[in-house]
Amino acid sequence: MTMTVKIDEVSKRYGKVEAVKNVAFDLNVGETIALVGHNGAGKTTLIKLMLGLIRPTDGQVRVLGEDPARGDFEVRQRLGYLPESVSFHLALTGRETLSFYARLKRVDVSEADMLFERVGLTPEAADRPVRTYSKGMRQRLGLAQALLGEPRVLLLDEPTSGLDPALRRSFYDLVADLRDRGATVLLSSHALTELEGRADRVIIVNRGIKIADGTLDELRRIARLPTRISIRLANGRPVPPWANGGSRWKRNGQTLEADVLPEDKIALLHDITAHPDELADLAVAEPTLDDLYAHFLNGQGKA
Ligand SMILES: Nc1ncnc2c1ncn2[C@@H]1O[C@H](COP(=O)(O)OP(=O)(O)OP(=O)(O)O)[C@@H](O)[C@H]1O
Repeated sequence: MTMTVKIDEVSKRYGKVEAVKNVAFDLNVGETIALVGHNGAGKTTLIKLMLGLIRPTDGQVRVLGEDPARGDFEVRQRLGYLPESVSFHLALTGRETLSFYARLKRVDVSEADMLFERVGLTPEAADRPVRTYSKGMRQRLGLAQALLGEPRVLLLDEPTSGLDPALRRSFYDLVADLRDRGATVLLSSHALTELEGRADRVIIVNRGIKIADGTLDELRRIARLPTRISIRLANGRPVPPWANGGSRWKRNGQTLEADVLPEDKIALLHDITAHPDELADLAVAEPTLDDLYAHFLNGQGKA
């Protein structure tokens, strides 16, 4: 893997507040990373450090091999950023806004035109003043601005807030496309459910400290949270022997539920599926990102 961002034992203090404490991680080419944590956990501070807007109190930040705080144009040009609250000049049209940013990034203005299509803003919308835009349209314009110059590293702060479900889906399609083209995409978000299956890796921060870092599968292995297996018996079937006697199964209406540890899961599924005629339905629910987040935040595990 080729590294694009290196956070090397970084701390950042604002006066007495230690916003980031000894955090270390690398981000790689073609990786989508979710950066999650409560309000005030240090996510925006980490993003500002990667953007070079602030300098670390201790440690080193490298983006595309350079110190982003030095402000090298080549690095800034390959770095895209969507802030949490996008705010544009309301009197300018979308097209004028994007042309302005294209000039700042020294990107061909014709690329800006193509980006409208990519983020789903019609030519008619592009020629209207931003004042007339809905929150979702402003967010799309913000994303188009972040995509100028085909960035190698994209930092997106709460990118889907204000987007309806259809727009969220098309936004994540866009992120997948960027990742396939080799971009590193960092999503800072509270929307844990929608990040499942969309982020390759999750970094959890709490009070400035990194408390977990890995793929969902890796975090599940470390957390050893149980998988919930639910079955519904076929009409008139008695409770089968493998579900009898053990305290593992709980009845929930017509459904029997068991929480099993990772090492017992396959054996139990084997028992259950050995007699398919006994079953009307079977569901297996792995711990969600919400469950893992709560687990690591409760200090029960460290990754
Ligand atoms: N410029 C600043 N001066 C002083 N304290 C700051 C400054 N910026 C952030 N902080 C403090 O640093 C800590 C981390 O803040 P940060 O904005 O990085 O958190 P966050 O995870 O992005 O939160 P949110 O999800 O609310 O955006 C908080 O305690 C915050 O109050």
